[in-house]
Amino acid sequence: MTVEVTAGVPAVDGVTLAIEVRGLSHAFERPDGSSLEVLRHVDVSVPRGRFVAIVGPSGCGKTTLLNLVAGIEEVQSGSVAVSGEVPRCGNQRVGYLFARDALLPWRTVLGNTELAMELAGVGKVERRARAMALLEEVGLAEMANAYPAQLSQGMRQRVAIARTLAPHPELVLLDEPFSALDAQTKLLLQDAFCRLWGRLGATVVLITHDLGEAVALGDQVVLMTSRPGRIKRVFDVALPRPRSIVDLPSEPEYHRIVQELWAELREEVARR
Ligand SMILES: Nc1ncnc2c1ncn2[C@@H]1O[C@H](COP(=O)(O)OP(=O)(O)OP(=O)(O)O)[C@@H](O)[C@H]1O
Repeated sequence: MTVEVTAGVPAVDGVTLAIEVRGLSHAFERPDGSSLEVLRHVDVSVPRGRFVAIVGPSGCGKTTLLNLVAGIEEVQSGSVAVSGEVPRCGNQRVGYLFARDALLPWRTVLGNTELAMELAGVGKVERRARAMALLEEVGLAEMANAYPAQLSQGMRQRVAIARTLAPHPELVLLDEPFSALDAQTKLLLQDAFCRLWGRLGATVVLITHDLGEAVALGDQVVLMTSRPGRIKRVFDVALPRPRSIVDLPSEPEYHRIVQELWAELREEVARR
């Protein structure tokens, strides 16, 4: 493996990296003053444009890892680089989406979708056009003037997806964005997200507890150990794209990877 750096952006064997995590360890202080070791010597490289899913037992440090990449949490030990730079909270090139949307209740669907672009300084005409195009994609153009309180949970999450993707981020960090949805809405949104991602070409890191979702969406699935979280294994998902999220479960290769993942994850859950 050759690691080079060109104009500040690292590359491994000629592949440009969006994220490079090296020897990352992290601990939190417990209320009694003792230390809780959450991450231990984590190494992960995510090439630009790749869709990487992260799975692991509850409490193994997945969200902490994402927060360190987003610059929300400060690095204690090891290093994190996003496009070759130290992560910075509020970086407009990075979009972050959580399980529960955080829509502003006093703004309409359109106003919420435009928010991140407004902060990024995108002009009014362009931001309206981009927001409406995305609302169309997620099937909410007719609700553009509604307020969040008038929407279902699935609709709110669709607005949150549109808002996250509207500024065309280079990197999208997703923390269980589909977990609070009913089964059908989940499938529709996964499908819509996949289509949009295919068009935007962003790098995506998705945290999920749903192994099927990880395999259906990801190019790679990173499996973490129980706490303190380390990288146990990286699975390559060689399923062709574009993928139909609904039809994938009938593919033998999909089943093989999900079963292998579960066999290894089960050991970690039992250890916990
Ligand atoms: N700010 C904090 N202060 C103290 N402890 C924290 C803090 N954030 C997280 N933790 C603890 O660190 C551990 C890892 O949390 P984290 O949310 O990263 O795990 P996770 O793998 O995302 O969990 P889950 O799958 O259940 O969402 C947990 O035990 C959690 O209670």
